[in-house]
Amino acid sequence: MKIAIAQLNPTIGDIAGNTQQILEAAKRAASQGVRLVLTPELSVCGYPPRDLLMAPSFIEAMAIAVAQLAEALPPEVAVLVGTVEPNPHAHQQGDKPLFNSMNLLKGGRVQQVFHKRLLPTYDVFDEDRYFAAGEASNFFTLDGVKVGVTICEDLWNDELFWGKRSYRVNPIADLAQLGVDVVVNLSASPYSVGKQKLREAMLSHGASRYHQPIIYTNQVGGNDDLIFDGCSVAFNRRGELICRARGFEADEVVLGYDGDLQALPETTCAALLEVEEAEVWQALVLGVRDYTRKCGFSQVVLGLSGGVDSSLVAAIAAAAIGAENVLGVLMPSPYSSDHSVKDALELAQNLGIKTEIIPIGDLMQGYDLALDKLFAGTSPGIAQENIQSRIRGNLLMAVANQFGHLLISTGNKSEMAVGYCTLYGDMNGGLAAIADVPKTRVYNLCRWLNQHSDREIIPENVLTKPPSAELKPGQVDQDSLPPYEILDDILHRFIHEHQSPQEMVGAGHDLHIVNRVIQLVTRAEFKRRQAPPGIKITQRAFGTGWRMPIASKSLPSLLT
Ligand SMILES: Nc1ncnc2c1ncn2[C@@H]1O[C@H](COP(=O)(O)OP(=O)(O)OC[C@H]2O[C@@H]([n+]3cccc(C(=O)O)c3)[C@H](O)[C@@H]2O)[C@@H](O)[C@H]1O
Ligand SMILES: Nc1ncnc2c1ncn2[C@@H]1O[C@H](COP(=O)(O)OP(=O)(O)OP(=O)(O)O)[C@@H](O)[C@H]1O
Ligand SMILES: NC(=O)CC[C@H](N)C(=O)O
Repeated sequence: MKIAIAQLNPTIGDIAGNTQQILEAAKRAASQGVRLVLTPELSVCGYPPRDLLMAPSFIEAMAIAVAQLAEALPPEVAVLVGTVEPNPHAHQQGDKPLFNSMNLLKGGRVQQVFHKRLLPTYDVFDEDRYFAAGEASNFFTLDGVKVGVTICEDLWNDELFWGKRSYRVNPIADLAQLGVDVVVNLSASPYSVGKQKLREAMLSHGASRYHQPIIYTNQVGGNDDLIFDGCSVAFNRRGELICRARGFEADEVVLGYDGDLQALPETTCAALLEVEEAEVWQALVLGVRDYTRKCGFSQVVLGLSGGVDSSLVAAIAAAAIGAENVLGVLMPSPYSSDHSVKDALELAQNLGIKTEIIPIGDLMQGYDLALDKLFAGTSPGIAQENIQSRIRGNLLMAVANQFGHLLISTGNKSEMAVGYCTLYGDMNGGLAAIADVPKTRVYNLCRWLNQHSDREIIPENVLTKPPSAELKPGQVDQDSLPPYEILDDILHRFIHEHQSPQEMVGAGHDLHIVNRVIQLVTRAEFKRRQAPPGIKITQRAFGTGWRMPIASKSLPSLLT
């Protein structure tokens, strides 16, 4: 039996567009003699649909679309599509009204419905908010082959793999007991650095432990802050890799089942990206491209300072939507260095993006004049410095507004963490492209990009000069912050590993610096809450999975 993985890139809520994608993939598969087509979790509405699921009309539209799709499909193929089903037992307040489901479409109708059993409710996932957990083991028989059906998290629960005590539910163990021939896993698993290696180790373990071949079909594409990397894979019952779909783009792979999974002459196996920088680059490019496209923009604008952050973001944007669609605005102030404009122009030329120069000295004087009386007798400081940033942010939004562009902001994770950025200034924008990329990784990405391009993209001077906000003469970041190697290590330990100050001191950090960083991170929560969505590339990003109070009193206990 031939089986096809349809690794699709849905747009959230675009039920008509998404079902059309499924139909086209099924037709292509049918023309190759495929009998079963697999699509990702919630492929009809895209993942995650969030509170769109609360509108009954949305649920109804999905049901109608699924019925129409079933009728339109080539009669010779069976297709598993991801949709939702009403929960008939939801009668009172608190009962979850829906199941996260896979529907088996065949012969013009919905043949069987399968419910997801394990609902992730951690980090960026919030499935308990909408869904009831399915209780039955899911399987169907096609051409005499008994196919077990699992939906994403259903396979992320094997106690041996995770080295934990036995879990209450482990769907693959149940399916193995029922004697299925092959297990399919329909997923919407978001990207983070190195996650594919973990997935493959887990799936290979599951296949060999339960002697079950597994076909894992992942969603691909950027949806707001989340990047789905695709990389769908299949393992035979010995846990050996049979195929891998491409990463970060839509793909289709056909494979065979004949007692076990096997590669056919037409089966493709994409290579895994070995270098983390290559992976992160592709994730960021896909994230910018899909956010821009799916929000209906074709062009973007950003402020170009000649610094490393805006240079990297410009390069990502050019790769994502074409250099001709990227506008860099240079806004020198009297405090800007000569190399600010020179480096920015060189970068723009290397990339082939458009530029405009708007000097802001006169506007700064205008602000000073307007505030002169009110501020009389006070000493000039950060408020005056930030006015430059706010003038730039304002001008950039005016440009975006006038030309229908999307403004991309350039703050990195290190500055977002400690609040080294100006609200309504450089934080302005619709998408924060590198908000989950620590500063040290910003440099690594730039160096990787230069090494892997046929010419220099990021000018060498951008990489070697000391980072500076240039908000007052001679200012450098390291006047206010610890060196980025130290800052990023402390941030990683605090944000990702939840380490205490004592643990960080035990790892060699200075208690004074640790406490200061923790204090800055805690205090900057109000800024992050007002920041544009950032593209998640790490296990713990300041986005939908980061839920911190703003007006809180957690600080003293953290500092003792
Ligand atoms: N909990 C809270 N809830 C709501 N609002 C709160 C708040 N705490 C302070 N605030 C408000 O926020 C203000 C402070 O935030 P904000 O005005 O952003 O400014 P602030 O954090 O004081 O200064 C920005 C910092 O970012 C640095 N920086 C680094 C790199 C680039 C750039 C750049 O702009 O290009 C800037 C700059 O040198 C400075 O150290 C307070 O004055 C207060 O009005
Ligand atoms: N002279 C300028 N012209 C245009 N945009 C600017 C200028 N200075 C700052 N910006 C914008 O504000 C953002 C924050 O700038 P700033 O230089 O203050 O901090 P940074 O974190 O060092 O960023 P970068 O590495 O891009 O310089 C920049 O990335 C850029 O988008
Ligand atoms: N959609 C899901 O169930 C995803 C959960 C899963 N553990 C993951 O990352 O990838």
